[in-house]
Amino acid sequence: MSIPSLDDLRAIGAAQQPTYADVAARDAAVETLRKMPPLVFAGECDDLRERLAAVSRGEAFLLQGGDCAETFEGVTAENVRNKLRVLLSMAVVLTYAASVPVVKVGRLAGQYAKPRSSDTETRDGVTLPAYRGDAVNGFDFTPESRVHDPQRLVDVYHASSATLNLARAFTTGGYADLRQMHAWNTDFVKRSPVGVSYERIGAEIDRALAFMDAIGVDPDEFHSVDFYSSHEALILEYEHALTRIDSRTELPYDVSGHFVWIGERTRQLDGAHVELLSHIANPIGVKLGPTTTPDDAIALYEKLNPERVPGRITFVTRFGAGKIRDLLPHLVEKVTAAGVEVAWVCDPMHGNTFEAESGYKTREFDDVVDEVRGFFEVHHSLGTWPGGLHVELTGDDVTECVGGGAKLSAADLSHRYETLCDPRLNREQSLELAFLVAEMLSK
Ligand SMILES: O=C[C@H](O)[C@H](O)COP(=O)(O)O
Ligand SMILES: C=C(OP(=O)(O)O)C(=O)O
Repeated sequence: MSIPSLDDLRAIGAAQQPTYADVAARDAAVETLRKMPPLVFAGECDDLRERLAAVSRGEAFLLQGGDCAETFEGVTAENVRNKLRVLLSMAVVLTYAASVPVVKVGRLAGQYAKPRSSDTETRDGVTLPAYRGDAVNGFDFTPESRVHDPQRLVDVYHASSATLNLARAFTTGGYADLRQMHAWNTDFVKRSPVGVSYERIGAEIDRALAFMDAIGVDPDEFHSVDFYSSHEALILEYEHALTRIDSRTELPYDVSGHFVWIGERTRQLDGAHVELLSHIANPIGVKLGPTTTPDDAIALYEKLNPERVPGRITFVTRFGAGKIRDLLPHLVEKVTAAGVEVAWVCDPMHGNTFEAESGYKTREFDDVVDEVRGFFEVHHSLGTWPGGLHVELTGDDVTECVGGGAKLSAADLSHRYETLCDPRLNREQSLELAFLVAEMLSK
């Protein structure tokens, strides 16, 4: 299978792309990237696709989470460990409380480019290009920093490589061992009600592990976890340069991440993003907002997966708590009736963003939970499988979303608001969400 050239894709037209003034520098960055080794292996992408096929069949649950926008500065051992820690803790809660295998995917090691509502940002009468993620420009509000710089694409590769290296070490080198689950959250269990629930599950797991040990199950079974990377495939230059032909299958894979998705703003059926991703063999996601018609979704599926490969397509719905119960049933019903089998996943973040009076972009924890509840209700009533959760979260104790057990208020937002784009759930809110979802799953 051949893939279209970058020029072909540009000619098709792509939304949300950087504008590089220096075309020679852009082409040089692409050439540099083309020579780089793969960040992930095609066989790993195949493994994930098979796991997502199990999600589509209702045999597993997807947990996908991480930063809204990763930053180069955030590539530290502590930061990556904290994100993994919260994802692993959530996965343990979901697996144990709901007895369902959980497929673990980070929004990590590549989530550096952001689609924006506006091309510009104005502060105190000064208008500059909007921040589009570290892949494109800098966050500082100066003309120099906001220039779209293609060298940043090469920096994304190195940052992703370092992050993946850490993630692989943490998930296979002992840190993720189930017997360590108490150690992941010792600081936290003492000061939070959700921490106490976590410890209770931990004690039950200890008993189960002791039992398995007694009957001779190999303890190494619990030593590591399978963990995958994902990001929005937004910048054509980057994704195209990292698309390679796999020597085993002779098929193109985007080796920038195991799973890549097409965003709500770039899912045009005749657009360059859908065209490029229709040629790669990775499992892919498509974000679907409240204006998506069943015909749109079915046409996207047909174009992206004409051979109907199981596990290839994940539909991530992000309707908002107020709309999901009205709009999702029609979509799921028609798509299912068309014989299309996908993993249905809920992103309860992107339809629930609002601006607090102080100007901070935020989300209400109760709205996030309500959208997930609506997602489960709709799937239960249709007899389809609520296949997963896609969340923006961080392992740190930030104050970006309001509500949750600690009852963060709008006044608290300024204490530790660190995201460069959209607000994320903090560690406590993430774990709280995992307990609530586990309850929904186990019903
Ligand atoms: O994360 C998603 C988008 O990039 C984000 O919601 C866009 O935010 P904006 O409306 O502030 O541009
Ligand atoms: C931009 C994003 O979401 P959406 O495409 O759903 O708006 C995102 O998940 O970062």
